[in-house]
Amino acid sequence: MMMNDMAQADTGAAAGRRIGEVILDLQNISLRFGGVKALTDISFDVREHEIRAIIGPNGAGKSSMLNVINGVYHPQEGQIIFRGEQRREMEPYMAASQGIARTFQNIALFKGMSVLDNIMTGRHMKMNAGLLSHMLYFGKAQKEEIEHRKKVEEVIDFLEIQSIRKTPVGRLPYGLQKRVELARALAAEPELLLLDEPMAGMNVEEKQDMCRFILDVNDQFGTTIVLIEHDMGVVMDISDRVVVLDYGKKIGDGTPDEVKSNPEVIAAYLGTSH
Ligand SMILES: Nc1ncnc2c1ncn2[C@@H]1O[C@H](COP(=O)(O)OP(=O)(O)OP(=O)(O)O)[C@@H](O)[C@H]1O
Repeated sequence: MMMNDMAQADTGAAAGRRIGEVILDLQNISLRFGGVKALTDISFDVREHEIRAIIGPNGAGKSSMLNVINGVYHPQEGQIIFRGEQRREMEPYMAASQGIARTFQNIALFKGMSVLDNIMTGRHMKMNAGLLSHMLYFGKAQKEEIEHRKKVEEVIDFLEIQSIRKTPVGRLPYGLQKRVELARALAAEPELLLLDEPMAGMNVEEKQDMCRFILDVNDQFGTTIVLIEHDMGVVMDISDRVVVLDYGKKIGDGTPDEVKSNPEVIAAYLGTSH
């Protein structure tokens, strides 16, 4: 759903949550860094509109998996099929232009820039007018800039951050910085949103807010979400399906209930103090 459909988001909510076809299919992915096997023969898929979690102990390969999906890492083996197209050698800019956005484990924002300007950077892939036109701010660039600003303001309203739109990001508390990072990813109007530990370091209230926003994004825009999260309560609450990694291997895959009762998962992960 496009951002300008936000006004009709309520009516589209039911459609947004209807889980559809497989849009991302990861087949037999193996990734090595020298002698370190980060991922070994991992296969799983992601269906349109679903919330898919990747869990596992530290070093299990979760972030590497996200980096494979958005083209930062190139696996030595395996295939990635996104919307029916094979894309093994995909680069990050290609992922972005094909509708994949992500947030990072450690916030990656421009701390000295305002919230608004940071979110504007999320529109970068959608800007058509040349840089010179933008610098000189005339004609096509001016029209485009107004359109981008409109989308960004819609995201700001949606994530309820109107009151901090002019504040430099570095001055905000951690939980709000995470929300701004989500806003920047949403500004790109992604079809597939990759969230790397969106709730890490947050207090209970901030976590509840972030959960609500993730569910709202999924519900109202129909955005497919793949997320890494350590908080088991959150994962089991908001995910449709969960894939479990351990030492770079897949040891579980299914609904939260299936995963919770999988003995291998309990032994490797849920039984630890993680
Ligand atoms: N760029 C890299 N160069 C070398 N080794 C790497 C690189 N990225 C990841 N690894 C290694 O791959 C393995 C998986 O790491 P990864 O960060 O994907 O795990 P993770 O499950 O996300 O861990 P965490 O929960 O601690 O973030 C680890 O052994 C890690 O040291």
